[in-house]
Amino acid sequence: MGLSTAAYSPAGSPTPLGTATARRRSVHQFLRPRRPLLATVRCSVDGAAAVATETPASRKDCFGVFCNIYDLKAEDTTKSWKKLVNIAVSGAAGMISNHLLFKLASGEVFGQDQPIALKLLGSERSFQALEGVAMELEDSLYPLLREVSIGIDPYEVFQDVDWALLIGAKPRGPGMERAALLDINGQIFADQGKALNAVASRNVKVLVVGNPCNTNALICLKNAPNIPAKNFHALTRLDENRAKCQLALKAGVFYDKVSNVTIWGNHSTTQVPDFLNAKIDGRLVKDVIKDTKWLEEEFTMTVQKRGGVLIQKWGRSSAASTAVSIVDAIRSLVTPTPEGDWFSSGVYTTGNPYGIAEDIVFSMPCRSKGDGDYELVSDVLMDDFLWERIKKSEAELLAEKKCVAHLTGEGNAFCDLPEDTMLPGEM
Ligand SMILES: NC(=O)C1=CN([C@@H]2O[C@H](COP(=O)(O)OP(=O)(O)OC[C@H]3O[C@@H](n4cnc5c(N)ncnc54)[C@H](OP(=O)(O)O)[C@@H]3O)[C@@H](O)[C@H]2O)C=CC1
Ligand SMILES: O=C([O-])CC(=O)C(=O)O
Repeated sequence: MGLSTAAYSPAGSPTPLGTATARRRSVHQFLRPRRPLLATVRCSVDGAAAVATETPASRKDCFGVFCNIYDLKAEDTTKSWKKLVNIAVSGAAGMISNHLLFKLASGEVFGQDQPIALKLLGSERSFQALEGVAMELEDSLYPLLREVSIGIDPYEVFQDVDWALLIGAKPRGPGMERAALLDINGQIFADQGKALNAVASRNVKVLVVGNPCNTNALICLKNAPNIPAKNFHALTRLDENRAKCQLALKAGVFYDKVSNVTIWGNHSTTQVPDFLNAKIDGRLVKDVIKDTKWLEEEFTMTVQKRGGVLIQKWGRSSAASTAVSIVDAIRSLVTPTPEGDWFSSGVYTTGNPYGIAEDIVFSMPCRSKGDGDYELVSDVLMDDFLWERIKKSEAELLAEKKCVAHLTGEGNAFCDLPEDTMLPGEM
């Protein structure tokens, strides 16, 4: 029996609940106080006329090759290119971005016929590093990378962006209160939500990576009322990938055989890696891995604590695998989900078919037609084990929401987090 619109009630046994006329790559430096901007030159990849009107003096502010103007009329490869996609990345001088930006520029995320513009958001302290990042992008000679901008003002960097990948956030330091982290990072996402609301594309897709990512995504969407709440995601794809890896390891199969893995809830140790619905080679995991104790205890805890264990070993949080999971998360939205499968994303709960509290950002199973949008999967199994843990993660997110009420426009904040609330890195 499918669980389509009704909430789950615990019961016992599982119930299915342009040709371009010219190309210009530029690095615009968005600083306050603003430097004189370059004369406006737009590249065209969809056949629209492009104008090259730069004065030689303006070129002083460019980064070498990004200032050059190329005539691509004769280049066959660009004739089938799609319209330019504008992608903003915050925390662009950080570790995750250092892996991600090069994947975006290579075409492995949006496709080999998709030119992109990268708009890198940093801060005054990271501005020189941002210039270094732009230099590395320049030296990589990516054909699809048409423009690079760097800046520290989200109202300028987010102008007309189609995607906003919000990575920049302070990680929690030793002795720091959770509430303080929510408060400091929360303010970043309130400010960035307002900026997106003011200047981004009305259909911008926003992926929040900076922790605590679920509640930061909630803050961001609450501050961007003119952008559909459905367009906001919190990254839980890394957790899904970690779960797939553990199941493959236990079953002795390559991880491409593992499908239908949902991470429910918060990107924290209360997250629920769902082995009830997961499949290995098309069969339910429980029919392949008979060791229920391992699934309920070791598997679940390993996935929940994977981030923290990695920090203990490496001394810093996952960066490369996080960038890979961001790629996976975006590709899941811009390519059709394989028949029968789904992917996990932290999305806005209002209207969810499972009975999870409304008005929070909760990781749930999603499917996409590949148009950037998604729908929630309603045909899932639910049992008491899964539901009890989902409720615990829900309680944690409801408590986090109260902590940031002052940032979501819902009155005074009151912070009383459950005891076991923690980020993956703090064990
Ligand atoms: N959801 C997930 O699965 C995962 C999330 N994360 C989270 O992603 C975020 C970024 O990680 P990573 O790239 O490794 O981190 P880094 O420390 O390498 O970079 C983070 C960037 O955040 C920016 N930042 C913004 N505000 C602050 C602040 N108040 N204090 C310090 N830095 C700030 C800084 O850039 P600038 O100065 O330019 O603003 C900094 O370069 C972290 O919050 C981390 O917890 C990490 C792994 C997985
Ligand atoms: O806690 C962190 O900053 C790292 C993190 O989210 C993870 O590895 O899952």
